[in-house]
Order: sequence, then C-alpha cells, then structure tokens
Amino acid sequence: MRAILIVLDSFGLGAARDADVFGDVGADTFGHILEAAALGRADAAGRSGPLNLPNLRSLGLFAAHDEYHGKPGDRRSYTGLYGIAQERSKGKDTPSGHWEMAGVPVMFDWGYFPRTIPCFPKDLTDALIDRGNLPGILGNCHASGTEIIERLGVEHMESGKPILYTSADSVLQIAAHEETFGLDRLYALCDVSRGLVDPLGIGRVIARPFIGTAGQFTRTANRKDLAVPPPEPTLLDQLTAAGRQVISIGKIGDIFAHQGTGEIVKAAGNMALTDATIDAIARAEDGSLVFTNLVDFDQSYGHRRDVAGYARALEEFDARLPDLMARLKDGDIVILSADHGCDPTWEGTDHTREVVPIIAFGPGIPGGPIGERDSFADIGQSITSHLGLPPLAHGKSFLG
Ligand SMILES: O=P(O)(O)O[C@H]1O[C@H](CO)[C@@H](O)[C@H]1O
Ligand SMILES: [Mn+2]
Ligand SMILES: [Mn+2]
Repeated sequence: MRAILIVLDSFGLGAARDADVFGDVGADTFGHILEAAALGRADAAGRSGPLNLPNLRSLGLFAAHDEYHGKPGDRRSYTGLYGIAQERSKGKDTPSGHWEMAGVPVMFDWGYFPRTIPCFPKDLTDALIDRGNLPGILGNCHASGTEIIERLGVEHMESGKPILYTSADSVLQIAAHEETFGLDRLYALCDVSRGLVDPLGIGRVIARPFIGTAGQFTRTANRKDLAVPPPEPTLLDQLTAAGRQVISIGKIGDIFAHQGTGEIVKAAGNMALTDATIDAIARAEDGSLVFTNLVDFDQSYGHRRDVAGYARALEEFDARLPDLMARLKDGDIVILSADHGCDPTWEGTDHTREVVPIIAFGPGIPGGPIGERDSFADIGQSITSHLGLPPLAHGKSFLG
C-alpha cells in the first residue's frame, strides 16, 4: 500500500470562489485550453485539433471541470474519484499550494515587492551588491523571466551585473549567465539573498541560470528555489517521523525546504520527471509516499501564455498514464492535483487563483464524485488515512 501524489503545476480547473480578490474572475486554465483546442487555436508541432486526453477523461477530469461549472458530466461512470478543491491559503503561489495539500494551509501574509521600478528596497540591493561584491544589479522590476533575459542578457554579460526581478508571487528571482557569471556564484548570491529577504517575509529566492548569446538565451534546468520552511509540520514530516519512505521528485525537495522530503530525485522536463515517478513506483516500499511536481505546465507553458504548448504537455502526460497504472500494486493510490492556476489565455504572465482538480485512482479504489472540497488539505488527510497514519491538523479525507 503506497501513495503517489503528482502535482500538475498550475493545472487549475476554473476561477476560485475568492478569485475576485486576485483579479482572476473568469480564469480557467483547463477550460480555456479546451476551448482554444476545440477552435483549432492550439495547434503546434506534435498536436492539433481538440484536446485528446482519453485517460484523464475516463478518470473523471472532464467531469470534475463540468460539475464545477454547473454542467452535467459527459459519462455515467468514471474509473477515478474526481472533484475539485478550493484553496484556503492566502496566496496563489507554489509553496502555499503544496504545503496546503500536505496539510498546512498558509494563513499568514507573505511579503511581496511592489509593482514599482525599482521594486526592491534600496537597503536590500545595497546589501546584496556589497555582500556579493557586485558592480551593480539590473532589472529591479516585475517581469517574465524569459522576457527579461532577452532584454537584459547582453548587458548582464558585458557588465557582470545580475538580473533581479519579481512577480505577483512572494519571490526574489536572480537570473545570471551560467558561463560568464558562473553557476556557483549565482547560487552563492541566492544564499546571501535568502538571509536578506527573511525579515521581509519573502517565500522564495530563485536562481534562474541561463546560457546562450544575444537573441538565443535559454534557461537551464539548474534552477534552484530557496524556500522558507513550512510553518508547521507537514505530511512529509509526519511520514518521516513515522519511519516511512518519502521519495520527492522534481521541485518537491526545494518547495518544502528539504523538510521531511526524504530521497530527492531530480530530472529535467515533464517526461523525464514522469519516467522518474514510474521508476519510483516500481521500487517504493510499502507505506511510502512518492511525491512529484511536474513544473513544465507552469514554467514552460502557463507563465509563457503558450496554449498550444500546454495542450501538448497535457496530451503527453495523459499518454503516460497507462504505463504508470501498470506499475501499481493492490492497495496503491495515485492522486493527481495542482497547486494553483496559470491560465495561458489570461492577461499578464502571473498565476491565476483557481480551484484544482483532485483525481484519485488505484486498484481497488472505486470511481465516483468527491464534490467540491474546501481545502487542498483534503489530499494530505486522505493520504494519512490511506497509509494508516494519525490525522493531520487540517483537512478531511475523501476516502470512504
Ligand atoms: O517568469 P518566470 O521567471 O518563469 O517566473 C515565474 O516563476 C516563479 C516561480 O514559480 C513565479 O513567481 C513566476 O514569476
Ligand atoms: Mn506552482
Ligand atoms: Mn509559477
């Protein structure tokens, strides 16, 4: 009996009930991709036409979306448990979403940088320039990470000044060229920054290394997130304390500040991360958790507002589900969910406040609706109940 939790990063199923607070009323990551694809507006190399997700459809993904939007489901029965969850945490960021599903909703306010230029306090940038021995900094504004390296990459290479930027999330991001600035130097600078932004309540410092030359800069897989630790023990801490095996795949280790994250497996790209997940299922011990984050949905398609790329990534993931299912043993449960939305048709490049899918399946788990859940914490609570652990402080299990 094992639990496998896979986060399709940013795969929201529609505006949350409190989306007005975020200016996100009407956002719908899945719905807008579906619509665009049906209209032939999500064609790209490797895909065309309506979204083809046969496995996710059978599990109940489309029904979960339909029911939240007041439409009848498309079939009479589904092979998975399916529903949606609202977020209790105040932010629509990655750590909030993941910590909440691991039983710790984030009820405090993160620090954010204002939408001004400069966006960072002078004390902070002065300290960083001094401690990092830098000739200065570039950026100092809200930006999309790919656009800002396009705009400032050459100046960065010539001047040696790193590019600092932020977003609607509680983040300080630092982009620098792996070869001219150096990866280790970028990581060291992020370590210094982590200490400097702690008093400001900033959730993450993110290293954003890139390579290439003018007009051809690309970010590498050496991204590194330095997150503050969760404010209370999570599902992962509980599993670790109980001597259970935890296998964390992709960004999970970083997102939980390596608290209770067990064995860390890194891989670049959704397909390599899915391979790593399937391998982990093959070897995971009884009573363990395999916890995967598929970051491309968010990083490569959601933030980039690339509808066709997002559609293709969903189809690629769907096609791997039979492989994954073939590795399951009696008593296993797989839960597919997301941490927030990032509607690729929405204005700007930030996340969108959305409900997330909860799709659960496994040999011996009967399909059916689990309705609208009022916290992502129901995921963590269902896992404790499934694995026979004491309940977490938050969440209600959706398992009978
Ligand atoms: O535009 P890029 O650099 O991808 O940044 C995005 O990634 C950050 C972390 O997930 C978010 O805060 C968002 O701004
Ligand atoms: Mn995310
Ligand atoms: Mn993101």
